[in-house]
Amino acid sequence: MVMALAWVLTSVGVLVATVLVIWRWTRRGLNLPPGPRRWPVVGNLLQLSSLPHKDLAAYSAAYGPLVYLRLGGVDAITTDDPEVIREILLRQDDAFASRPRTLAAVHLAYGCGDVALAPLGPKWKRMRRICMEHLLTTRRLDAFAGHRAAEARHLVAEVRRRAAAGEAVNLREVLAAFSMNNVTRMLLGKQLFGGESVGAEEEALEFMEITHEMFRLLGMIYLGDYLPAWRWVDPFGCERKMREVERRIDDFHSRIIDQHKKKAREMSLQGAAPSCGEMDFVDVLLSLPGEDGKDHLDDVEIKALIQDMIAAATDTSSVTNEWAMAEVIRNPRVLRKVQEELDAVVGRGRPVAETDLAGLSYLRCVVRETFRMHPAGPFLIPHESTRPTKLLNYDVPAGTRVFINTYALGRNPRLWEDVDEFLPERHLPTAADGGRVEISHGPDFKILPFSAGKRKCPGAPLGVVFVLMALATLFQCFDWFPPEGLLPEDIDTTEVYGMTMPKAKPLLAVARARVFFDVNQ
Ligand code: HEM
Repeated sequence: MVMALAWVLTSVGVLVATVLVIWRWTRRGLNLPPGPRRWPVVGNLLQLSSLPHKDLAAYSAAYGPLVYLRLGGVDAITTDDPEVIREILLRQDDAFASRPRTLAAVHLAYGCGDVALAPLGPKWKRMRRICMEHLLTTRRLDAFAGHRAAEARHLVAEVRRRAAAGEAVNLREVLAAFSMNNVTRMLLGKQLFGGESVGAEEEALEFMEITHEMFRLLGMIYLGDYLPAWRWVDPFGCERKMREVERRIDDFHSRIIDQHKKKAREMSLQGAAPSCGEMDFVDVLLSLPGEDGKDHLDDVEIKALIQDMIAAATDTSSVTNEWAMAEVIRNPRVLRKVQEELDAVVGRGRPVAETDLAGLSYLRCVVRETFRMHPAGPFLIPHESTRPTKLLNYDVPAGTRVFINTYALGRNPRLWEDVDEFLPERHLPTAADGGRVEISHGPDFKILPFSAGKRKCPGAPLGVVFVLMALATLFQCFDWFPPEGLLPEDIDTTEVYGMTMPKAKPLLAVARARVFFDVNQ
C-alpha cells in the first residue's frame, strides 16, 4: 500500500516537473507582457476572486495597458486600454477573432456549433451569415415593429397594475419579461409572459430559470478549463450541472422545432404558405437549405441559433435596462431632464414610438453612460489568438485567451473624470460629432457596448431599440421613487459577476402615473 502511494506520488511529481520543463522551454526567449507573479501549475488562478473583472482591473492599474496572466495551463492577456483594444479587435482581428472551446461552451452551445461561442472558421462564418442575411435584416426586424409596440404597451399595463396594488414595482421582473417576450415573439412566434400566454406562465418561468443558470455557467471561470485534473474531480459538480442544463434546454428547443414543423405540415396540407411578415425566426430557419446540398438545416444547427439569439438578446438588454433605471432613480436630476426631453419631443398625449428614439439625445446619453459604468458583460465574450503575434512589442503566443475588460475601460481614470459619478452630460455631442449621440463605440474606443471587428454584435441595432424603447416608455409614463424609507442614494449598486453583470439585488421602485392616455390606443 505504502509502495503504491509512493509510486503514485512520484509519478505525479515527475509529470508536473515534465510539464513545467516543457512549458518553460517553449517560452524561452519570449518577451511576455508584464503581470503578477505566478505559482507553479495553477499560475494566477488562485489570485482571482468572485469578481474577476475587478481583480483584472487592479492588475491593469498596477502593470499597465497589457497584462499577462497564466491561468493553469492557459496563457491569457487582459487590457482596459482603447489603443490595445483597437489593435486586437480591428488591426489584428484575423489573429484574435477566435473563441476558446470552454466546457460550458461545448455543453451549452451545441458543441460550439453556434455563432457566439464558435471558434473562428468556415462553420462560424456560415452560421453568422445566416444570422445577418436571413434573421437580423432590417426588413425582417421592421416586420416585428408592431410586436415591439405591443410589448411596450404590455410593460406599461403591467407597471400600472402593480402600482395600483400599492406595491413597489420589481423592475427586474418586468424588464426581463419585456426583453424575453420581444425575443420569443420574434423567434418563436409567441409571447412567454402575460397577455396571450395565460396558462403558460409556468413554462415561461422555468425557461427563464434555465436561461439564467446557463448564463451563470457560461460566465464562470471554471477551473476544469484550466487544470485538466480538476475536471476529473469536479468537486462542485459544475460539469454535471452543465449537462443537466444542456438536456433541459435541448428539450425546450426540440419542442419548439416539433411545434413549428407540425404547423408547417398542416399549412402545406391546406396549400397555404406563411407570408414573409408572418414568419418567425424558426419558420425562416426551417425554410433554409442546409450544407452540402441538404434540403434543410440540421435540427442541431437551428437549435444552436435559437439558443444564441435568446441568450444574446434577452439578458444583455434587460440587465442594461435595470442598471439604467437604478442610476436614473438614484439621480432625480437626471430623471427630470429625461422627462423634460420626452415632453418636448413626444409630449404626453401619445405613447413614445420607435421613430422618436433618434431624437431623444439626452436619453441616448443616459444609455451610453449606463454602458460606461455597467457594461452588459464585464468582459467581451473571451477571444482567443489563432497564431503567435505581437502587441505593444510583447509576444503573445498562439492560443492566448483575451479578456477585454469593458468594466475597467469604463472606469479607467486615465480616460474618464469622476469615474463613479453617473453623468450622462459627458456624452452630449459637440458640433464636430454632427449632433447625433451614437450608442455603439465611437472612433475613440472608450466605450464598447457591442464590441467591434469580426465578432462585433450582429444584433446591436435591435439591442439599442429594446433598451431605448423600454426606458423611454417607463420614463414617459411614470415618475419613479425609491421604495418607502429609502433615499435615492440608498439604492444599492453592487454587481455580481457572470457572462452578464446584473445588480446583486433586484431593483424595487415606486411608480406614479404621469400620463393618462389609453395604452391600447
Ligand atoms: C443591449 C443589448 C446587447 C448588448 C449590450 C450586446 C453586446 C454584445 C457583445 C459585447 C458581444 C461580444 C462581442 C465580442 O466578443 O467581441 C455580442 C455578441 C453577439 N451578440 Fe449581442 N448584444 C446585445 C443584443 C443582441 C441581440 C438583440 C442579438 C440578436 C438578436 C445579439 C446577438 C449577438 C450574437 C449572435 C453575438 C455573437 C457574435 C459572434 O461571436 O460572431 N446581441 N453582443
